[in-house]
This record gives sequence, structure tokens and C-alpha cells, in this order.
Amino acid sequence: MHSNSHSPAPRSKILVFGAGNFGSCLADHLADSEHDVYMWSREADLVEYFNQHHKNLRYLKDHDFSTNIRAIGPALPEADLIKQMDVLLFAIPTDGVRSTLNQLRPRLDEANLPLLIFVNKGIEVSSNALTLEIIAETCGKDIARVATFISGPSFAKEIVKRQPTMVSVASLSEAHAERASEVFHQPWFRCYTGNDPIGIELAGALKNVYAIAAGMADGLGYENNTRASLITRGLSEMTRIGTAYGANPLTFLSLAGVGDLFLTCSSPTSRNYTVGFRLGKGETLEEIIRTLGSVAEGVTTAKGLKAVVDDLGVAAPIASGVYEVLYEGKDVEERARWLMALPPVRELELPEKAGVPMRHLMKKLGLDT
Ligand SMILES: NC(=O)C1=CN([C@@H]2O[C@H](COP(=O)(O)OP(=O)(O)OC[C@H]3O[C@@H](n4cnc5c(N)ncnc54)[C@H](O)[C@@H]3O)[C@@H](O)[C@H]2O)C=CC1
Ligand SMILES: O=C(CO)COP(=O)(O)O
Repeated sequence: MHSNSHSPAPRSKILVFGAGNFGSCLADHLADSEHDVYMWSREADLVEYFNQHHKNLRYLKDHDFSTNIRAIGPALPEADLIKQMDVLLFAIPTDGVRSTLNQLRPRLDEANLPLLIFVNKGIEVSSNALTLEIIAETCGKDIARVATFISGPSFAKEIVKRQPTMVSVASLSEAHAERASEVFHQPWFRCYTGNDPIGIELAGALKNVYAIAAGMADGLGYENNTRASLITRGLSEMTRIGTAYGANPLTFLSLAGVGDLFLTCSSPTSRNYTVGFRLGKGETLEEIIRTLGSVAEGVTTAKGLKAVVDDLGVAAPIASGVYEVLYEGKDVEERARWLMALPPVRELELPEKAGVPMRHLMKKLGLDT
């Protein structure tokens, strides 16, 4: 008999790396979906407290977590535990991915590889690399070709309350994207699959920089017209950069693109928006980072993005303005006036010469036919 309802995914053994807001929230979602969940943290006190109280000592402190999650750490898990896993989920900031994968690589059995899912949203500071490239460099091209990426409008604080949420899931291997979607998909958490992981990654990383810009505008006291314009021009800018990189322009209309851009540019729940808002109110970046209590990846990504944009030679005035405030000591209000005083341009323009970074990456992955 045909049914439209979703049949439950087979029960999987899942190891989540990272026990911050997003790692612990996703561990909770997966455990609630009947999977067996392990959650690794590098913080020994968090591990002990979590296993005793089913509460996270530092993040989402009010939430009662599923008793079906076992916290482990601070040492990274050994090969015998990893061998038992169907899924490894990475929920650590982009700048921690390379060292984590370097340590894990010898413990992975390539003949029996678990499904790898990445949910970080950023560009690595030291290399300007996206996560797909980091995976290729640390784990090899065969593992990178089947790695999967989840991104979209998904505040951890709302997922733990089971607010209806929808995300994009992408991989160069659509079969693997479908597996990742099956692991996560629930009536309160819908997944939409695709085959443009570079586009999904760029969208997730770049929206954090535009969220800082939107927060700055709100902090300066500008109102709804300004925010809506910034979101739209941010989308235009992010699509131009992504297309020049080699991503599919349509990806920027996805949940990971405009969906997450809209979310983070319009809510104080976003840490990136909050960084911008506080800068707009006159606080220093150092003070904001010291007191934020959680990562705002847009701050480091603005640096990597500046290098990427300069390399691609595309116009990205909003991203440049954010970079100049964060790293060149420019005044927020002066940069806002500078943006408004730029000469008029055609509204929608995609770059003619596109795809050089993507072609380099595909070559690294042995997909340059
Ligand atoms: N919080 C949210 O609503 C969402 C977050 N994300 C992304 O997920 C990633 C993680 O973010 P959050 O969990 O919110 O950050 P967080 O600041 O709440 O927690 C970060 C976690 O990563 C660990 N960590 C930090 N550096 C590490 C390193 N070098 N090696 C190993 N572990 C390290 C920390 O100990 C902590 O457990 C970020 O890329 C973020 O952009 C994506 C969607 C939603
Ligand atoms: O990516 C997010 C929600 O989709 C979280 O945004 P912030 O990192 O700005 O809090």
C-alpha cells in the first residue's frame, strides 16, 4: 500500500564530535529519533556532568537531554569504538576540523567507512579552505567524495524545543546525501538533498558575515528598510562570490542560502548578528568575543572571505566593509555611509569567468574529467 508518511530510519550508532550548542542539540535530536548516540567533548567536566545529570554544563543549560546520549572524552575515541559507528557527525568550529581529522584519520577503516556528516559553517583562517578541501587534505579524496554537509536555518535553541526546522543536505555523492537525510529526517526536522556541497558550504559560511553586517545596521539604529536591503544585497553578493567560485547559483536560493541568511540577519538569537549589533552600539570586538560564550564563525570567516574575494576579483562591498571594521579599525557608521555612497550599479550581475577554485578542488578529488 502506498503511503505518504515517512518511515522511520533504521536505528544507527552515531558519534557526535563537539558538545557545544549545535553538537549537543543534534545529539539530542538524533537520540530522540531512536538512534544510539555518543557525544565527544574535549572538556572532561562537561562529560562527567552530562553523564550524571543529562544536562550540558556550558551550553543550552536549561535543556533536559535525552538519556540515550553517552558523553565521552576528553581523549578522542579509539579505533575500536569508531569501528562500531554507522555515522560520525562533526559539530565543531571550522578551525578545529583539520586537527580533529588528522588525529582521527588513522582510526578510520576505509573499507568500512561510517557516513561522515559536517555541520560547521566557516572558512579555515590559515588556508582559506572550505571543509571539503580540509577533508581531502587530511583523509584523502575517496573519503572527501562521500562526505556530506548539512546547513540551513537551524538555531540550536529552537531545535531542542522541537520547533519545525528544515535544512539542506548535500554531497558530491547524492546516495550519501540521501543516507544523511534519512538519519536526520523527522516530522519536525525536514531534509532536502542536493549535489552542490561547495555551494552549501559557501552559503553557510558567508551568511555569518552578512549577519554581522545586519546586526551592525540594527545596532546603529537603522530600521526595517535597511535590514531588508542588506539581506537582499547580501544574497546578491553571496551568489556572485559562490558562482565565481564554481557553485551553482541556484544553491543560494536554498534553505542553506537565503533561508539561513534571512534567519541570522533578522534575529538576536544569532551570535553573528549579536556581534554586529554590539559593534554597532560601540563595543570593541575584543570585549564582545570575550563575553559571547560561544563561537561566532563570521568573525574569522570575514578574514578568509576577504582573501577569497580578492582572489576571485568580484565586487563584495558588504563583506569588505565588515572586514574593514573587524580588522582594520574602521568605524562602523563611517563604513555604513561609505556603502550608501557607492556609485549606482546594475542590480543583478553574475561573473563571466567562473569556477577556477572549484576546478582546482575537483582535481584534488580526482574528479577533473
Ligand atoms: N549553534 C547553532 O545554532 C548552529 C551552529 N552551527 C555551526 O556549528 C559549529 C559549532 O557551533 P556551536 O556548537 O554552536 O559552537 P559552540 O561555541 O557552542 O561550541 C563549540 C564546540 O566545539 C568544541 N571545539 C571548539 N574548538 C575545538 C577544536 N579546535 N577541537 C575540538 N573541539 C573544539 C567546543 O569545546 C564546543 O564543544 C559552528 O561551525 C557553527 O557555525 C550550525 C548551525 C546552527
Ligand atoms: O547558523 C546558525 C543558524 O542556522 C547559527 O547562527 P549563529 O552562529 O550566528 O548563532
